[in-house]
Formats: sequence, C-alpha cells, structure tokens
Amino acid sequence: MHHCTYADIGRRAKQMANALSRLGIEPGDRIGTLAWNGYRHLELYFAVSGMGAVLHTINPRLFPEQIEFIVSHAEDRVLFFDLSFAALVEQLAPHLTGVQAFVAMTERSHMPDIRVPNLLCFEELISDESEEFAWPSFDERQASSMCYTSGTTGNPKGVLYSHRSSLLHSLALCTREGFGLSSLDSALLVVPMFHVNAWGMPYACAMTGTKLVLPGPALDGASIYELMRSERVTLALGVPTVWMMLQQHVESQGLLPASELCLERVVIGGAAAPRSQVERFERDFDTRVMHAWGMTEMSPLGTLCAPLPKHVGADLEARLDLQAKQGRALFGVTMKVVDEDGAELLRDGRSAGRLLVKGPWIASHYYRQTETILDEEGWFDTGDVATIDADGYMQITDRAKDVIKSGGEWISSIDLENAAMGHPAVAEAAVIGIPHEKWQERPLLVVVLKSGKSASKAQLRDFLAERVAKWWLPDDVAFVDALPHTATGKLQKMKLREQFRDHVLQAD
Ligand SMILES: Nc1ncnc2c1ncn2[C@@H]1O[C@H](COP(=O)(O)OP(=O)(O)OP(=O)(O)O)[C@@H](O)[C@H]1O
Repeated sequence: MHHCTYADIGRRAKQMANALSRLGIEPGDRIGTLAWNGYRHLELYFAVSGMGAVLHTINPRLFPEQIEFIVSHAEDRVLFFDLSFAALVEQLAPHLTGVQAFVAMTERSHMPDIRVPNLLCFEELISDESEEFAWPSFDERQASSMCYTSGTTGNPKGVLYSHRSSLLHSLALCTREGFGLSSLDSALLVVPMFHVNAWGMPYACAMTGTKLVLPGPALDGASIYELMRSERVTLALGVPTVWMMLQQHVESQGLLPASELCLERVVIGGAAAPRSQVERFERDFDTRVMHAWGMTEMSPLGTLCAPLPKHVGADLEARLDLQAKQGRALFGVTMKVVDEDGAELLRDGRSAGRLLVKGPWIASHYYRQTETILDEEGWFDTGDVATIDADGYMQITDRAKDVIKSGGEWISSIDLENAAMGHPAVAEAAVIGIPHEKWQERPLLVVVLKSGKSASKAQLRDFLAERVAKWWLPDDVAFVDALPHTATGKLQKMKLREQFRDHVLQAD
C-alpha cells in the first residue's frame, strides 16, 4: 500500500505539468488515461486540468474498438496507462495515430516489454522536472476533464466538464447535505476514477483534506473489507453490485456484525439501491446509507437521499422506505417530472413521468456535436422515469427504455428487482419485458441465486405476491449464473433482452 500526502501529490502534479509542457502539450489538449484508482492517476487529475489541458478518463472495460473510437474521437495527444492495460495498448497503438506518446504509469524497472511507438515511463518523465510550476489562469468555463457515457443504452457519448462545473459540484459534495466531508474522514472510492471523475470525490476530498483510499483494481468483497479495516474507512462509495460482494463476503466469513469496521456512511449510486442491501448496512454494519443518483451528463450527481428533521428518530422500516428514494436535488439542481406532452406532474410521490433536470453542472451538448441537448428552457431530459414527493424526494421507477408496458400501464422493473432481492436466496435480480400477444409485454424475472441457496419459481412468485400488485407479478422466472453488467456496474438490460429474445414465458 502506497501512502502519501496531498502535498506530495501537489509536488508531483507540478512535475508532471512541467513534463507535459516539455512534450508540447498546450491548454485545451486532451490527455487520455486508461487507469484504475491509484495515486498516479490522482496526480494526473491535478496536473492535466491545472495546466489547462483536458483529462480524458477512458473506461478500460469497453471493447477495444470502442476505446479506439473514443481515443480518436477525443483526439488524445498522450495516453497514460496502467500496466494491466499494456497488452491492450500494444494492440491499439497502431490504430491510434494521433497519440504522440504512450506513458506507462510505473517506474523504469517495471516497464512493459511491448512494441509501442514513443513509449515513456511515468517516473522517468517527471524525475528531473522542477517541483515549481506556475498554474496558469484561464476562463472558469474552460474544459478541465471529459468522459464518455457508459454506453448502457447505445454508443458512448463524450461529455466535457468545465472547471466551473467541477468546482460547484465539489462544493455541493462537501456540504453536510452532500457527503459531509471533513479531514477526519477516510473515504474509500470503489467507484472508478475512469468514469465521471469518480463522482467528483478526488476534487472534493482534496478541498477538504479528506483521506482518499484508492483500491486499484481490487474489487472483490474480501479486499474491500480488508481495506476498510486497515485504512479505518469512515465513508465508502460504490455501486450496488460492489456492496453485494462485500455483504456476501462478511456473511460467508462469519464477520457479522461488522464491528471491526468504523464505517459511518456508505453511498450507493449508479443503480437503484436494493432495500435489502440498505437494511443490511443499517442493521449489520451500523452504517448510514446515502442513496445517490446521477448521470455522466450531470458531473455526475443530481440527488442524494438525506433525512429531514422530521425523519430523525424514525424506525427502521420508515428509514428504509425513505432510502429507497434517490433523494432530493443537490444545491444548484432543479428537477421536475413531466407527462408525454411535457406538462409538469404533481409532486405527490405517485405520478410517474420523465425526469427533467436543470443546473450549473449539467452538460449542454455532447462533445463535438453542435446541437444542444437542453430544451429551450434549459431542461435536460434524463431518460429516467421518476416520481417526486411533496418533500422533494425523487424516486426512479425505471429508465424510459426499460419500462415494461403491460396492457397500457407501466410496470417498474426496478421495484420488482428490489422486491425480488429481498428474498433470502436471491443474490441478484433483473426484470425485463417479454413481448406478449395480449398484454404487449409481460415481466420476466431473471435471478442469480446465492451460492448454496435454492428457491423455486413458485416460491419466488409467492414471495413477490406479498410485496407487489398482482398484475405486476412476473409471468416467468429464469435462473442464471450471472447477470451482464457494464464496467460501471449497471445491468445491461439490452444484452439481457437479446439473451432472452426468443424466450417463451412459462409460469411453472
Ligand atoms: N441511484 C440510482 N438509482 C437508479 N438508477 C440510477 C441511479 N444512479 C444512476 N442511475 C442510472 O444510471 C444512469 C446514468 O448512467 P451513466 O451516465 O453512467 O451512463 P448511461 O446513461 O448508462 O450510458 P448511456 O447514456 O450511454 O446509455 C441514470 O440515468 C440512471 O438510469
């Protein structure tokens, strides 16, 4: 484990800024990274943006052709990469003709033996550089970083973040109503630094002096647990699949209650937080869950579920009901739900419609596309379907493309999945619509069972019958070993729909 201070990061960032200037990098140039969560990646966050260039973090789990497209589309001039991507870089390099240097994020003794033009070594690059660098001044609306969407529902689209949007977003995170960061915190980032600036945490933690714990590629339950223990983590951020692995690990290893940990807060975002997962954190870890929602286009956070004074002292059931919601808009963000004609729906917690958002850290267009993605009043259509209640708590019921349309009504795949995940034998669940002659579509529940546990279709349907409306009950249940996820932890429903394209619904 490498330990360093923000002062060390600052010094090395200045050395890197000097090195990049020497390579001819100018303000506005894009610098790509194919890297896990690590200190060198953090140094690049500050070196590249600080000198006025644009840090382009690339999702390394995309297909090689997609990475090739993205690097070329962004016109990256330098590509930094972790050693685990050396073979990938060697494969891609001949096609990345615009990249003038490839930098392995390591020291000389570990340089990979690959055939890549202009291969440089990170530590060698900065070793002789001065620790002084006069950070230039520039317009706050200038781009500081960029990233492409997850490509869950189509091709990835490039989004630029400005210094202004990143700063405002970070300030919102620091507040008590945000993540409430302080220098007393130790924050574990299980969200990748290659996607949406790891939810803005690298900046927000530096602003507050919060210790950042960067886990590298280690994403299994055992290593996450060990890091939480050894680094005395008080705040951890991740997607539901990551927390599923952690909870399975502590359960299977008999580590419950998890009193060895000093975990005070867990942020669950990127996909809906299952009620059973929230309950386990509250009950077995004695940890407060903060449910968060956002999008690449939103830098990424839009809402956070924090209690109001009237919720203080509420019992577990009431707290769980609240945590199922994605939360209230962060300072700076405005939201509304609208019907198909664009008319605003009631804030009654029941009327579901398309969720529109507005705010200073929401992108106005995709990279290298001229047309705006905002309507004439500045609203961005998130593509999510949601309700908003009288207190302003928003709850996602589905992505518009995943809604199951049955007999003219909508069935929320997310609600069904959450209900199914409450069954003690279910590790993970996904619900998709299967075409149906009479009803247009009917739900199919696809389930991964916990190892060593069993449940029949009938048992699962009986379990659900007590929790959802009768007409929502899945017509069929399919058992699989694993569900397809994107690199950012989202269920790939497009892939699942493809997998079950010819599926014939069978009740038993
Ligand atoms: N807490 C949450 N609960 C439910 N859904 C969430 C939550 N957080 C994020 N999401 C989902 O993730 C989406 C944002 O994902 P992201 O911006 O990473 O890429 P993507 O939208 O999946 O990619 P693409 O636009 O290429 O399909 C949101 O619109 C929402 O559907």
